Amino acid sequence: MESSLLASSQSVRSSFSAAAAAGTRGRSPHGPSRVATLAGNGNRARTLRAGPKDSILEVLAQDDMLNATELVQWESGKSVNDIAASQGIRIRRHCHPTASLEEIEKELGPPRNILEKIIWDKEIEVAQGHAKRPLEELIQAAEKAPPSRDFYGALEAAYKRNGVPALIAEVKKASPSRGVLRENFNPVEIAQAYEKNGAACLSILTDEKYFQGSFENLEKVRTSGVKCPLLCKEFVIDKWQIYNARSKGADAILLIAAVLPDLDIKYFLRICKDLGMTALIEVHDEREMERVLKINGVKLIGINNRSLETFVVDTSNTKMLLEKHGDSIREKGILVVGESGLFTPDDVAYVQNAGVSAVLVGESLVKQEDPGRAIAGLFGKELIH
Ligand SMILES: O=P(O)(O)OC[C@@H](O)[C@@H](O)c1c[nH]c2ccccc12
Repeated sequence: MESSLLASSQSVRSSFSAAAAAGTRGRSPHGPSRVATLAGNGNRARTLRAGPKDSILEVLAQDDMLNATELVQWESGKSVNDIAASQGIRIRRHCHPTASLEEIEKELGPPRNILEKIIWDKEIEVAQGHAKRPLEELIQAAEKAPPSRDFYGALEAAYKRNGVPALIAEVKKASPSRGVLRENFNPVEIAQAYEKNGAACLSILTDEKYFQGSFENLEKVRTSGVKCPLLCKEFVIDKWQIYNARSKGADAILLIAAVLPDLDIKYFLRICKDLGMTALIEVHDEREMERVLKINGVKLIGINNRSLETFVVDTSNTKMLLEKHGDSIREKGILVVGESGLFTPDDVAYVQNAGVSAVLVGESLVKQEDPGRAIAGLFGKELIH
């Protein structure tokens, strides 16, 4: 059943592990011995077969981003959901973007939680996006877009300058957990107010169905004269979305570890590097943190205090994960962003003491009459640019 879903999937074909599963399920084009040779040979990339999947492998292997286990998994033709589950990922993919949600539910049962539901809808949305605007066209558009701004550098500089965590201020109209946060919502006005009051970077929600965001908002903010680097806040499952974000002016993109198997994270990181974008890799628990810390090239990790599966918010999550992993994070020069549920200077101080250098804040700013002025309230002082 699942294999036919996978085989007919257009949207997942451009995600790496999904491409692997869809293309090779059931029968490996290379045998295990070949995998062993590849894994044990410094020049392994060169011995790979030519072809789109293999060229991805080649690039990742050259960057020292592949390990033997991943090659074996890829070669064995496991399904996307099997690979994901083996990494502790609970969110399943339906891989059937032309089906209705009713048909999908017949296969898999109802979505287990809100995040899974969002991802199932996203698979359909991305397939429709592909049909409207082919990837090749978007790649060209992304190449022509004005160069990206240094998201990571802006956070680092702001932290040094202000002595409090750098602010990524979120342009957020609504969320599934809180409903509409601001009725009279003007994304450009909010973005300008954030910038004027010392935000280092901005986060623009682009998901329409659950967050009432849009790519139009992202474009509008980008062309309004705002200079802060912009994070495209999306549920990324396919590289098409990354090129789309860049073509609309995003400088950074969110990658959610609860949704993406390691190989997808690696592949998407590689695309971000090519596009000059920063990837903010979001984790929520121990297992995700451990997975992400094993991936080369990760520079920015966000710890979400909110579970996207249950909506429970707990700022001690940041503290707990940094107590355990702070040393290796510092060793690797990774910058950590504390995300969600921050309302007061005490909240900010708490996550700063835990070890974050930046915070991502939406609700507590956007709900106030003047979201710009709310920044000084959140930090207990004015931020300088
Ligand atoms: O509004 P808050 O609680 O300040 O949270 C902002 C941000 O962390 C949150 O919007 C967020 C974090 N990770 C996400 C992933 C998808 C959608 C939204 C999010």
